[in-house]
Amino acid sequence: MARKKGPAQKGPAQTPPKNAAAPAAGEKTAVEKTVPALPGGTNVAHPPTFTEFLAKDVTCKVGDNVMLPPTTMRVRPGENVAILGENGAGKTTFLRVLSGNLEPSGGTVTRDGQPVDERDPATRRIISSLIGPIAGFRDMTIADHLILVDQTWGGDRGGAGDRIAAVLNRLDILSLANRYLSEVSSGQRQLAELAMALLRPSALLVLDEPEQRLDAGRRAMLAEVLDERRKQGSSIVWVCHDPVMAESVATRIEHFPQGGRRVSQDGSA
Ligand SMILES: Nc1ncnc2c1ncn2[C@@H]1O[C@H](COP(=O)(O)OP(=O)(O)OP(=O)(O)O)[C@@H](O)[C@H]1O
Repeated sequence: MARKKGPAQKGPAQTPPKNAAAPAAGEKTAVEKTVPALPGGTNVAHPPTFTEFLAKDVTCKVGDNVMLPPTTMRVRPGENVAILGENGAGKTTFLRVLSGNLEPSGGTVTRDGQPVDERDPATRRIISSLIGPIAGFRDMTIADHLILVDQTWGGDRGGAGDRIAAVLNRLDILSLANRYLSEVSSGQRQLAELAMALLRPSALLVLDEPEQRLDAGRRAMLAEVLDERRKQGSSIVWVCHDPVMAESVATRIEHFPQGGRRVSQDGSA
């Protein structure tokens, strides 16, 4: 199909036309006028915060197939909520609904009374999620991906190297920084994707089975990292198939039974 002709095909958007007047001090450049404001940054004066996420009676159906039976859960700052349950119980579907990636068939998800939608910059500023594998770029190294994430989320250029080295070092994959995603093992790739989710600022981490493909030692390391993150002020909601790991680090465990209505154990919903 022929692509519509437009300004984007005429050359790099950053190149101002010859003789174009430079923007006056304080005036937005052409790119800044076109590209929406970044959702957040590591160098913002006020880090992202929230008072509560509330998923109320959320359900998902496709035809007669119930992907998620009515579920209610409240998440507050500083909580680490681990969700356990059998295959097919709707755990991943719930994470997608909670993070505004999937619209529920019924019920609501709100953050401090506002609807949660991942396309909304206010939501993107608060939630960092890793639900399913990321596609990635074939010709970009792990470090390149991390630079992209860091700069997209407003990190200052000068500090990017240190931030990226720190997260890679914490996950014990600094030596893989210059590898391509296709050149690492499945467990190493899991850690690289976790690095991307951890690098950007957020107040709520939403992770689907982050322990998958990790050996026992690296699961223990991940538990420590999640605990550090919570102590730094972030909440975490994650699905886990390792009850021992969940017990070791979660402040609350939610069991998703097959079928049946679920109400958060915190009793407040
Ligand atoms: N796109 C889809 N269309 C229809 N049904 C789906 C779809 N995706 C998932 N399901 C169904 O929804 C239900 C919940 O799936 P979900 O992936 O949320 O389960 P889960 O608890 O995360 O399972 P697991 O532990 O195996 O990852 C399952 O019965 C699944 O077959």
